[in-house]
Amino acid sequence: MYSLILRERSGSFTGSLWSRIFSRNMGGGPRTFPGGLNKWQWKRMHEKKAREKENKLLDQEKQLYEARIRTEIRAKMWGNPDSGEKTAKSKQSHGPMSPKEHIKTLADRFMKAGAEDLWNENDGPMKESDDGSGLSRRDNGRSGSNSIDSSSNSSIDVRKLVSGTCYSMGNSRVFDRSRRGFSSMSRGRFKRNESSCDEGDDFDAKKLDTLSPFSPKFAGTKEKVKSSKNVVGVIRNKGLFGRRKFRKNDSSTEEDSEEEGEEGKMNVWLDLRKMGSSAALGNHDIKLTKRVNRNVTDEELYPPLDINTVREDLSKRKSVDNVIEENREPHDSIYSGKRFDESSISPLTLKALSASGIVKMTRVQDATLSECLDGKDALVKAKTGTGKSMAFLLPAIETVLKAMNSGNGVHKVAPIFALILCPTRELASQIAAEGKALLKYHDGIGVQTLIGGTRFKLDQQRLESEPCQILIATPGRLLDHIENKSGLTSRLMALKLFIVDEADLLLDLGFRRDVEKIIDCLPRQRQSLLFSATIPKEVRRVSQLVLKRDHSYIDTIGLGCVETHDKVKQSCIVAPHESHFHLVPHLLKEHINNTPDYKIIVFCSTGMVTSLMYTLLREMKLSVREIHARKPQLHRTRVSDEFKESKRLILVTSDVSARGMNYPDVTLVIQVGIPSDREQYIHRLGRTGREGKGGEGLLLIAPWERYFLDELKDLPLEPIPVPDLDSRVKLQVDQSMAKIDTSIKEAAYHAWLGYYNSVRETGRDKTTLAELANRFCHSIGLEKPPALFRRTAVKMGLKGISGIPIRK
Ligand SMILES: Nc1ncnc2c1ncn2[C@@H]1O[C@H](COP(=O)(O)OP(=O)(O)OP(=O)(O)O)[C@@H](O)[C@H]1O
Repeated sequence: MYSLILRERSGSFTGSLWSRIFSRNMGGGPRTFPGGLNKWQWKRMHEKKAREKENKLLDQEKQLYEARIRTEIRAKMWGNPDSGEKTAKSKQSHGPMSPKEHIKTLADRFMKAGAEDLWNENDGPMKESDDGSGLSRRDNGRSGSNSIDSSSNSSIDVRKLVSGTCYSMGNSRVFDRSRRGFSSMSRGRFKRNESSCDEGDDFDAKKLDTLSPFSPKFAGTKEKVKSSKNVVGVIRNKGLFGRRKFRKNDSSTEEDSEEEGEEGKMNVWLDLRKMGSSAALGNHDIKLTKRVNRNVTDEELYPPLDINTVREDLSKRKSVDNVIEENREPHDSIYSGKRFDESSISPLTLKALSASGIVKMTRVQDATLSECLDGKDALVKAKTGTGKSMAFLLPAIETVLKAMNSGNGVHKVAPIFALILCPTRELASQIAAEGKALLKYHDGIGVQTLIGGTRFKLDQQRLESEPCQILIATPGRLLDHIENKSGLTSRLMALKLFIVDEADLLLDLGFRRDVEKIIDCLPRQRQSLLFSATIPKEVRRVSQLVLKRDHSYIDTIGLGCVETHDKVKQSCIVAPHESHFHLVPHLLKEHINNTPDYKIIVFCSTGMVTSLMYTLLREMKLSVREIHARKPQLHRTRVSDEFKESKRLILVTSDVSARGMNYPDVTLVIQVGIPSDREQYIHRLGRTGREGKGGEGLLLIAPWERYFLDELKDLPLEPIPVPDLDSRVKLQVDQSMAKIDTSIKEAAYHAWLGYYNSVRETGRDKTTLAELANRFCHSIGLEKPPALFRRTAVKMGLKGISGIPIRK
């Protein structure tokens, strides 16, 4: 099912007109109203009238809708080409087939998504069965087919009756049409209100079984009728069905009433139709009574159709159904089925999209595009690797096009119309590359990046010499430019759209102050969009820093749904910290042996631990690269690009690669040690299983880090036993570790200590932390822990803690 889209509009409450009128009247206004009513009586009278009017309209809508449902059921039962017998019979006589126009008119008026909104609580509760069919199944054996029982209260969800999958109910068939956007309704509380049908307590099984006079069941045996009783029991609803009795005849069925003879079949069918309608429609059948005048001949009502025309119509409908079915995306697909050319994005962008082979929207793109193009503020949550970057780049491009065409094009300085903020340099470059690809056919529109690790002056020159209507920046470098009065501030005064990617991270304490300073330099009249795969509650609160009060919250994951991908297998190994440097190479080798085109990312807690892990794996002759913040930008960019393109490569990295990085076809993500929080776990894991593909995630933690699993308890994380270490691998690790320079190990020890000291749970008990750090120290081949600078020890609260040596 289309994933849930939750939209909230804060501050969108508007008081009723009446309350506003009366609040205005509170001090003065007339005291009496026509008819001697006081103002409250007057108000209530009008409210009641409005309610009645609304209900009347709703009833009319329902009748139309139900008529449509009836028609569908009739058409389905009549036109089932599978039933040879039916077809044969149908040749003999032209039954009351619904004309195409009738369906079409109703469809045009009422077959639209959201029709379910027309049903209110007065229509009874919506009932879901275990199997989601809306019908609870019972006693298969007895009926010989899927018998359906409504359980105790005998109510049935008519929505499900007309809804898609074909349920076998004896020989009668019930179609589930939910896939076409049909709304459904519970009829549990419907009252019968039809004058043309006899009222009664019981509904004869035969009636359901013989809904079509041409059905083989129509002249079925008693056994068949009996078997269908199970079915009928379901829809027995006191007062809903007439107590008509049917006498079976070889060729026709008769009613107990005077209707007999040649017209028997047709009349019975008409009555059955009405009865069926009654079953389906409750009090709304009043409409049917009015419409089907008994004095009017059936021929007049439903002119007989040539069976070939009917067949043709039905086959056309079927081919349309097939097209819909073919275009439908599977439940777990990241695509929505909607195409970009159905949206209002510019033809040149469409051209660029199709040049990249991109045709269909992903669900997040479908859910956000129109909202974003309408200029609304939005906070958007969607799973990792589902195309969020494109979801905000497309509106950014449209904003630029609009601004350039709007005649505000005369600016003293070259304006920047869209600013995209993201946390890391690699991510900024990646988004810029995607933006450039989308702008392939747009002349004169440029995307540029402002990221750390490059020369400030060069940035300035580039910004001045090349077009830049879309700027993608990391907060630190952008602030540098703003504070150094490089002329950027004035260019930003024309800003129309401000986007924050990985919003939860950028609005978190570490970045928030920078972001606040940046916002201060932006015009207040702008559109803002926040995107992330994780949006914790605190972030929703602080999102008001950036967004307007009436922003939309678009959550394509859905409340209570798992934030990770089903196709990504997640496991966890709990093993003593000392064994981690042995276990990682073992796990890598195992995966490499099983996955010829492997591509693995190993996340370590800090840059220096990353460096140590990388050095070890390199010593072991594995095909490995490293990226972390301590590496020069040129190296980071080169390795990042290389890893994007290649296969059979391991990337050891810190959290600089955790967010947004789109490395295609990563087969395994290993996280060594606990991540900083649940969100970071999800983002790291999200480097695999992108674009709806499969993948594997492994979390390797020490026993004392187990508490963290509580934060992941809603994720499908499976504990797996510690693997038996291959003695050869163990020896190889020991030998390789021995070769590594002590300075790398010491730096890793200090970084490790710093990281776990900053984690609230482990940083609380400094003595235990020192003990654990010492164990880590031994596991990497250091005999004793290297000393800390006094100032650092004081800062970390580790001064005077036993096991923490301080430099003299
Ligand atoms: N409609 C689409 N059709 C095909 N591929 C798409 C579509 N939209 C995006 N992609 C591709 O999907 C990949 C992942 O997209 P992207 O990096 O934007 O995901 P994301 O949701 O931002 O992930 P993260 O949460 O990790 O930042 C990219 O290679 C992108 O080009």
